[in-house]
Amino acid sequence: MAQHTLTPRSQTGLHSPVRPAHGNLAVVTHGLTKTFGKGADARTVVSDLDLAVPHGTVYGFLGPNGSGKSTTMKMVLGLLAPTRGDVALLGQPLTRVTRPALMARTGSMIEHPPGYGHLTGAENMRIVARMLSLSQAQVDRALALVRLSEHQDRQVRTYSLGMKQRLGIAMALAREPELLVLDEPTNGLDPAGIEEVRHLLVSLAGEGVTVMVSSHLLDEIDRMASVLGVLASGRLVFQGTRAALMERSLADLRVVTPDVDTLSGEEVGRLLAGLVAAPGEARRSSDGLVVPGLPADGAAELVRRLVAAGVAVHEVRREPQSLEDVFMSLTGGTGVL
Ligand SMILES: Nc1ncnc2c1ncn2[C@@H]1O[C@H](COP(=O)(O)OP(=O)(O)OP(=O)(O)O)[C@@H](O)[C@H]1O
Repeated sequence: MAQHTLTPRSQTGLHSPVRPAHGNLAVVTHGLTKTFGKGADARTVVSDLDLAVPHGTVYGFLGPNGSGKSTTMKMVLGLLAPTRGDVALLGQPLTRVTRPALMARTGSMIEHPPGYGHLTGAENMRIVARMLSLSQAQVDRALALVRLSEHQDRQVRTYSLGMKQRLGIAMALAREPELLVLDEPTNGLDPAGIEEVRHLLVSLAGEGVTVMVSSHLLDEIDRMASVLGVLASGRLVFQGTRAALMERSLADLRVVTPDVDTLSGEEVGRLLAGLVAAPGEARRSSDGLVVPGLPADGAAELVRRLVAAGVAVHEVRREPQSLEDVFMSLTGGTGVL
């Protein structure tokens, strides 16, 4: 993983030292597990997570609704005790003793945007500033970063959901954190709002802040995250770069043949027998057959069978595959996209 360095004059004005930790990892979990309830009612919603979030990156934590993202983030922040496993942040184990100092270096927004509706944005920020002993300059900078300066004297209950989300991000940012943990910060934002958050988080990562951000929408996170962790039913089904995720995918195989109309359903079934889990998923196109889930050796065998059956094979190629397709197959088709 590339070592990120801090640019002296940053775009956002935030400044945070990059400290080597766990081989350049800002968040590390081992076997992180959470079971709610006891006995017959026990339900494990997060199982054996080994997360590795590199310093200075935007780490996209993806998973369908209910897959355990919020539960995981709460454990990462020490808001919820794991049933099993451990967490290390910024190079130190997270314990009751280390937590206050680690949280002073960590900003977060979990589940709903915080803030009192009957107070103005500025008043809400003042509460945070008093709790964390922050300066007015830090508050002003955070509000400016999320473009709320000119709305700071309005009551928060008059804010749109997007503005409330941005105020929540400002609260998390005001302490100039080294680590930022944001649960679905783009929830409810319009495309322009999503673009703003994306730009902000990428800028922060560019100057060394580690950003762990969750979403159930691949689209929202794809263009900001350089590393992805994909959760499905409480299990980490993938962790790595976007490129590595694409490599994991098995793109559909397109067989171009003018003989497609002369092949009966039974013949297609025979050609694919034993090669794919469900031959019925192969479909006819105007120029041939499209076969999903066929690895390289299966593709070679299919070509042999086609030739042996006297089918004219004009071309065999892999279809382009979107990240959405990969995500859907990794999450068992339950991903919300
Ligand atoms: N305190 C709790 N007691 C019992 N079950 C819980 C508790 N908190 C969460 N759960 C369950 O754990 C599962 C995972 O929830 P979690 O909120 O972590 O998922 P998520 O991926 O963040 O989804 P969402 O985006 O919908 O919040 C859900 O089935 C939820 O109902």
